[in-house]
Amino acid sequence: EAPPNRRYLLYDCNPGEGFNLRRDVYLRIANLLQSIRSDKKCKNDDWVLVLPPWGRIGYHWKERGMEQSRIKWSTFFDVESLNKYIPVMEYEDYIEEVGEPMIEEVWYLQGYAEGWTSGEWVEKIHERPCIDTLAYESGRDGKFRGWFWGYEETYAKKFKCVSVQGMAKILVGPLCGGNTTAKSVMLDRGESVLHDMFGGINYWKCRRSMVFSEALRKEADKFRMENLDSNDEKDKTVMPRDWRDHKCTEDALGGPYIALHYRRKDFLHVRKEGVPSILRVAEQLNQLMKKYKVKKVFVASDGTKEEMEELKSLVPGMVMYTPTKEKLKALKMGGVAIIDQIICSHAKYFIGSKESTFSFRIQEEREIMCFQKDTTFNRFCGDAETSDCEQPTRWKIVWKSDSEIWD
Ligand SMILES: C[C@@H]1O[C@H](OP(=O)(O)OP(=O)(O)OC[C@H]2O[C@@H](n3cnc4c(=O)[nH]c(N)nc43)[C@H](O)[C@@H]2O)[C@@H](O)[C@H](O)[C@@H]1O
Repeated sequence: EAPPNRRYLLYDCNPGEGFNLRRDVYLRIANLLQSIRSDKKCKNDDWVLVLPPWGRIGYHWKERGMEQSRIKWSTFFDVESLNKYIPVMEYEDYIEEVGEPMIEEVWYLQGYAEGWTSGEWVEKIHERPCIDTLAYESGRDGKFRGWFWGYEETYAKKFKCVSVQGMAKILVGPLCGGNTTAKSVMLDRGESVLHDMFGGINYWKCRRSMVFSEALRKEADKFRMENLDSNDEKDKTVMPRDWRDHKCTEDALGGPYIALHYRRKDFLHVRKEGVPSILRVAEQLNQLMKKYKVKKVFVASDGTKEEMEELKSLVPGMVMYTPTKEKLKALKMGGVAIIDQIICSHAKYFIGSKESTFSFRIQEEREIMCFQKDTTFNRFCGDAETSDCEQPTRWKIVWKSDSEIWD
């Protein structure tokens, strides 16, 4: 039974956004919910965030014969840990609580048709006519239908387009004041709003709450133990059950291997200059293995089987996580991606791919686990770049805000 003052915030992203950018959008919307809950105007409402089921992610998750929609967050994340930051619930629990697959209002976030007129960036938000072709259509019954994560019965009662330019917080006023009394509001194109404070205290608190599901952590740990002689005690990466109890008291050591996230596929075209050739990668991996005195290198990649075989022939110590067909079906693409990320994040030394959100999430994971920055913010240079090419930005973890000193 829901309390009578319960209100629900739902959201979704542009279908083209990949898995790891979506994880970033979660932080923005979760912190919006946090702001709503602490706003005086909303003090009588009990807002919760409804987690948008995973699936149909860009073209990345279109594996034949695999069910990849209506995936619960608990498949990938520990929902109890998320709940320690803000109240969240799965979409199916929402339907059950509300009693029907219905969302009162959908706000489709968009930019301004006229662009930036003043030439100056100002924060603003207005209800406006829709710019794009409508992603939602109303039938004769007056119900709006569109993509609701593969839940075909779901409909919305109202639909509107909202032009917005600003941080997520800009939505607090409209959601929690005069503009709507709807009990459930879904923000589509959630990626349209920016972080209130990228890399600030709430960014990191929320990020730390995104603990992976126990099943995935266990699977990754088993692989580390069996193939890489790595475990949390030895590696100094033991994490408390409750992420709120975690602090960095000493540096993490990591397992006796180095790890590489080698993004290929579309990056070979869209980020061409930043992707080193297999030959270059092999050379540098062999050097790094000597430098760090390890015999193994773990490689996570979306490259083809042939590409990885070629790399392996040049780097005999290379290890990959390759689940059987059966296992892949159970873990899904997202589960395998996370296992790859967990293994990469526990390495003694990590090298990522230029401008890949997949690599960024690994770097954050390592920040959370207290690795030295030099072991985390690295990438290989593309063949045509100079060997002192720009390295990834060091987004350092923040543990306390200034105001918290007074708490
Ligand atoms: C150019 C842009 O790049 C963005 O990618 P980028 O930030 O790397 O990172 P993601 O948004 O995670 O998208 C990459 C997808 O490719 C797969 N993938 C990539 N690397 C690996 C890996 O090492 N292991 C496993 N298991 N899977 C991997 C995975 O399914 C992931 O969801 C895309 O999200 C955008 O759609 C666009 O393509």
